Amino acid sequence: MRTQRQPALRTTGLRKAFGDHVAVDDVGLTVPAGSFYGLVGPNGAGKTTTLAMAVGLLRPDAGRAEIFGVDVWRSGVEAKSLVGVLPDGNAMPERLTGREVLTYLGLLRGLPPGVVAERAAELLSVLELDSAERALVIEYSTGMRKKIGLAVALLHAPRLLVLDEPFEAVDPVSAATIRTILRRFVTGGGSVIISSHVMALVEQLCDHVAVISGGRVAAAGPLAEVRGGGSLEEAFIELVGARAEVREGLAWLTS
Ligand SMILES: Nc1ncnc2c1ncn2[C@@H]1O[C@H](COP(=O)(O)OP(=O)(O)OP(=O)(O)O)[C@@H](O)[C@H]1O
Repeated sequence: MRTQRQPALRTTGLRKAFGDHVAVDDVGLTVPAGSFYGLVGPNGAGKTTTLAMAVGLLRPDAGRAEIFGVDVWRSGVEAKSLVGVLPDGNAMPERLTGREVLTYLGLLRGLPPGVVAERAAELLSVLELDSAERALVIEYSTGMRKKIGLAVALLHAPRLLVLDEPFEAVDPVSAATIRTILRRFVTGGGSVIISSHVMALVEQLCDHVAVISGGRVAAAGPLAEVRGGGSLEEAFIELVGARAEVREGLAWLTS
């Protein structure tokens, strides 16, 4: 089968400019099948833009993205059937309850109604959203929105999960549940890409990592290689560069 030996995701030469500002410049990433891949970088580095182009949500100015060898822009429907995405920000119908969102999007994915109902109930229960049964998504907290977004990403049992900051604003108990779900997904043969600002979490979960800085890949590969002899945080600061003016500025804060 074509997809079996291919990387879960391969991007080559991805580029995106917003006006004069080049947000992503020549980004090439290879995410091996079966890996748990972390994408880290400072605010505004281009992580969200890269992931959005990689999964077919944002058209690149140049470059390609393939999911298990399927071109995201030429064969969008096939590529999207292989991937579950938790995008940045609000990207779902808000005037529906969590269960209605899952039902609606599950049916749109072409899943049989019985399967959608069964999976929706299980996801809502495991992610502890069943108590919000009658609440509209617009009433959800930020963390609850992350969790329903994750449920949507998992619903069609994709082979690759691409999750933009899945742990942001999520309480510790839910975060532990999500970690368990994601680890189990990888153990079962799935592949996961997460972006995160929490280096300790990336070190704990991921076996591969890419550091993005200024829209470019500063380092990428197996976690042990990227962090060298030290911690990922040390490698990150080394690669990205600490800002001298912050160390020296804000003198007026000290009396
Ligand atoms: N729709 C847009 N219009 C204009 N500029 C944008 C747009 N989206 C992103 N940018 C710019 O592109 C750059 C990369 O943004 P992006 O959101 O990809 O960074 P990020 O690494 O995900 O940041 P963060 O860690 O803060 O979420 C930033 O300078 C941002 O201001």
